[in-house]
Amino acid sequence: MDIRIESFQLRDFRNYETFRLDGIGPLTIFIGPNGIGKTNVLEAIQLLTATPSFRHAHTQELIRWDAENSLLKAHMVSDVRDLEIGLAIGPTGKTYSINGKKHSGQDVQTTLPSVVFSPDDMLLLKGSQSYRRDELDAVGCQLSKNHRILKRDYLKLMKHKNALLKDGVTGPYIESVNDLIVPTATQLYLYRVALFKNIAARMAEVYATISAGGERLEMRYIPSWHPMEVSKDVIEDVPFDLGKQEISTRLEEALHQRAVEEYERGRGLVGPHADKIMFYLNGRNASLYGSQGQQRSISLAWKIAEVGLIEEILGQKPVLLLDDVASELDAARRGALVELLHRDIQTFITTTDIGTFESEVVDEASVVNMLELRNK
Ligand SMILES: Nc1ncnc2c1ncn2[C@@H]1O[C@H](COP(=O)(O)OP(=O)(O)OP(=O)(O)O)[C@@H](O)[C@H]1O
Repeated sequence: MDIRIESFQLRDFRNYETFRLDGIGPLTIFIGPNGIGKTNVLEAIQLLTATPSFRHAHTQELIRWDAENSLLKAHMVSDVRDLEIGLAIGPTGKTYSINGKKHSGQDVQTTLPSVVFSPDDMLLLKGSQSYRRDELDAVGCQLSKNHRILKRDYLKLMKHKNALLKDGVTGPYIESVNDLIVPTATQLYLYRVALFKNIAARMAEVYATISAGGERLEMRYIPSWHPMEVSKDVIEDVPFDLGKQEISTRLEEALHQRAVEEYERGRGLVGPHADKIMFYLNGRNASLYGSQGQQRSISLAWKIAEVGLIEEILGQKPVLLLDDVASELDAARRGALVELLHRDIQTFITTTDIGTFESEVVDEASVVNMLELRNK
């Protein structure tokens, strides 16, 4: 029943005047030297699933230099559906279509979700807390319209509050904005925590497989209203299973307690935009103490968990896009990836070196040599 990409074509996208791939199977490996355009193809596929570019690119950057607009098309099929997804990219933005009729990106997003794993995913461990929150929200937004709406509404309210604080507004006016913020912040927290619990449990399992049970991965979601200073080094317990009423009371209290600090600093300090996500290996902060390989395994576990979560909640396997990651993984972690591929997830991989893949993977794949294609 799962929908999958049967073919796609690009016109004036990134470095491609035209690019076309037909008869796409479960596993495609794009091989070629640096800079040939492998990642550009993955980016195009991701855009056709209507998730924002993992490179966070502006519209203009997507259009081939010297061209005025780009056109992307994918033919997606399942046992019961046959869809042509179109994406026109112009100077003013993106327009999606399904079978020739204009549709919102959200309509397209629910057709075929996607999960990308790229070298940038190391930022999950090494990057800022806002990167982690955004990653969690990105999963939530793919899975639930409510999550999308809550996030959008919360950001709008915080923008308003921060503008007022910046202008030196204090007292009852800020309190009345807080009254508007608390219900949305509480809901967003609840959505995030439910998602977080699910993803953390899956990640712990995946990580145990990757590290052959040698290390224990645990995670914590620490709300900004948590009253105690949380250690940066070792794991601590943070209240998790609080009811809606209790959460909004704690938020209100924290907003009240830190009001003067917010006035002085000219920005909101309490709310989901300031919550933290922490990763621990055997009880120690993995961002501070984890090795490169351990950190990479955690980010890989996140992606594998995300695939399972999407499959469970949406009842549709996502398409998996792996950008140049095989070379950065050791044999055990590559093994975990192969395990994932065997679960019949349509997968696209880029690599500069086909030798990084075991022959059993290459034998099953359709290998696209980008250099040969360019020189044709
Ligand atoms: N809007 C654009 N118009 C034309 N060319 C572009 C545009 N954006 C990027 N490029 C070109 O695309 C190429 C990079 O493509 P891409 O990132 O897909 O390479 P890659 O094969 O993944 O390389 P690597 O192995 O180094 O990651 C560069 O040569 C760049 O100049």
